[in-house]
Amino acid sequence: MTELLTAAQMRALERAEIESGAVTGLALMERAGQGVVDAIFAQWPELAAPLSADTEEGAAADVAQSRRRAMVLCGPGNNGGDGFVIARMLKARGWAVDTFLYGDPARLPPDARANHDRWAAENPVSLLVAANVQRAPRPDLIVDAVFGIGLTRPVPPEVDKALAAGGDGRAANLPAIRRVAVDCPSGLNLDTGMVQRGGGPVDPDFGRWPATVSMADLTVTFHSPKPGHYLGQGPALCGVLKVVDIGLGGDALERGMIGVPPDADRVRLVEPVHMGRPLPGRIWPGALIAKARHAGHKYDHGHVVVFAGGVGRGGAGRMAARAALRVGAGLVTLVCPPAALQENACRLDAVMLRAVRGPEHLGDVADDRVTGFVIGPGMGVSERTRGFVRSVLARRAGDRDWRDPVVVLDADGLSSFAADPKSLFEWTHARCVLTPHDGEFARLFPDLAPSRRGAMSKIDAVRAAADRAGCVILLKGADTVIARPGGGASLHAAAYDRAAPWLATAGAGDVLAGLIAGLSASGLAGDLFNVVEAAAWLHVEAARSFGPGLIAEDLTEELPKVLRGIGL
Ligand SMILES: NC(=O)C1=CN([C@@H]2O[C@H](COP(=O)(O)OP(=O)(O)OC[C@H]3O[C@@H](n4cnc5c(N)ncnc54)[C@H](OP(=O)(O)O)[C@@H]3O)[C@@H](O)[C@H]2O)[C@@H](O)CC1
Ligand SMILES: Nc1ncnc2c1ncn2[C@@H]1O[C@H](COP(=O)(O)OP(=O)(O)O)[C@@H](O)[C@H]1O
Ligand SMILES: [K+]
Repeated sequence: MTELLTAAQMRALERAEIESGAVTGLALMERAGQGVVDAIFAQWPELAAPLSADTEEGAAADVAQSRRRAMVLCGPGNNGGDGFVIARMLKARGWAVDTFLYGDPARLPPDARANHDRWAAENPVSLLVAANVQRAPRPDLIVDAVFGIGLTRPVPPEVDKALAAGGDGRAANLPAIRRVAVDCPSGLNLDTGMVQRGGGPVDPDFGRWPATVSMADLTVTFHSPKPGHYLGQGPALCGVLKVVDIGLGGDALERGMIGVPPDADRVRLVEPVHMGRPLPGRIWPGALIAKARHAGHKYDHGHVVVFAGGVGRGGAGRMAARAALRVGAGLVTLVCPPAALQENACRLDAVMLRAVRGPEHLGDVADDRVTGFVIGPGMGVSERTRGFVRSVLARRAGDRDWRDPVVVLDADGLSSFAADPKSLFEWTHARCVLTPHDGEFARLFPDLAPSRRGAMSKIDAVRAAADRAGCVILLKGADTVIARPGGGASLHAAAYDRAAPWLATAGAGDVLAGLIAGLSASGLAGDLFNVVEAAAWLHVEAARSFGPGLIAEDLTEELPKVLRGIGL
């Protein structure tokens, strides 16, 4: 798993390395600039050659022979300092480079100042305003080095306009302009993945984004990715994300911790990667799939009970049940109101079926050997649902907490408590997993919803929610955040080369609830938090494996292929 560092953690790491005498800030800046330049030529090898009329691009540009040209937009901090290093390195490769600076050179921090002065001794630096940018010759490459991890407020309107003035390279009949962002497209907050608004009017052509951030084709960040590269608007704005090593040693402990929950103050990206290298799937997530250990009979792999809705509302429960069974639960029983028994009987074979009248009859259909419940999908918001939730949560194994049945609470099982979330949190315990989408999350934790939490990141919001509920919370989305009480958190990103837009389909969440229960209900299951991470990963793998046209039912049927693919 790759550790994601906040701006403060990145700064602390840099400071510690510099104070230890292992490296100077200037050397780090040089390596950062070099890393960006290397990434540019790796991404666009064609830029290594001069623009010539012999190439398609050159012919379009109507030039006989020309030097490649870059526009480097620099800001008032060290991100701008990286920009001046990049300008110098591109010039050394024969490029024509136009540089622009926002702010007063005399107020640049020392390392940035040194690189500015070195560049400015031989080259002009223009003020970063739209008019100057527009007047400059059309470049092959725009380097956005205005703001990085030091962004503290919305981008000022004049910088906004200047960032947009460079053109997006998509104009017809003109050669492409590639945009590379240093650390991040300026304006993106790397802790939250949000664009800090207030910098200018919303441009209708940009849809839900204000015209404050120019999307990058390539974003190059240093040492470790940051949460904002994966959260919220980050993936849509960053283009391709490249992480370059700048020789900051740092604490590799978290990266080594495969199979244990994250430390309280750390966040990790859920992926089969160990110390920066790909990890064979049979080690992760394979080690968290109990049946892969070739041991046990069906009762060792748990009995999951899934609640279904009434007549005509059973699909969600059936999909969750089938997912739980496919991913490895030994037995799965669907329980439904008596009126829906016939409908469900027509649709189920391997999944067992029982009718239950009300919460007081739960004991008739679920004995003490039930190790997992899924409750909520399709059930409807009602006192009946609340009653079932309470009776399921009351099932405890005395003082042996680790033997409490796992309870996956989703959909209406959550929304039924919107009027009084506290009455739910009195019952939730450490073996519960709440799997809300944004709307359900806002109903249970209104003060932590995006509209109310201000500058707090989605990660910190889910951490606070997990503390309040005393259980694991998985907040869904392309940026799924998982947190447990005490601060441990991870981020599962269906982004970049793991994008899974086809998952935005009705019922996909029901399948996820079933996967979590099916993996965690086994008597041989590992730590609950780790199992939830694995379920989130398998869910997206199934979507990616199936691809376009996916509907929720396909996820479960694709699972055997995914499990085989990871070497089980
Ligand atoms: N840390 C590392 O390990 C390494 C870091 N490196 C590089 O350094 C970058 C971080 O540098 P950084 O800390 O100087 O922050 P940066 O993003 O340049 O911005 C700070 C400046 O912007 C200003 N400012 C902020 N918001 C503003 C706004 N809306 N509108 C106007 N002004 C605003 C802010 O002003 P202030 O808030 O202080 O008034 C301050 O002057 C990092 O992203 C990476 O590229 C690499 O060289 C190698 C290793
Ligand atoms: N654009 C997307 N990219 C990746 N995953 C997504 C995307 N949109 C939704 N998902 C995932 O699909 C599932 C949808 O669940 P949910 O909103 O509960 O839908 P439903 O209630 O219809 O099952 C979640 O696991 C969520 O993370
Ligand atoms: K930047």
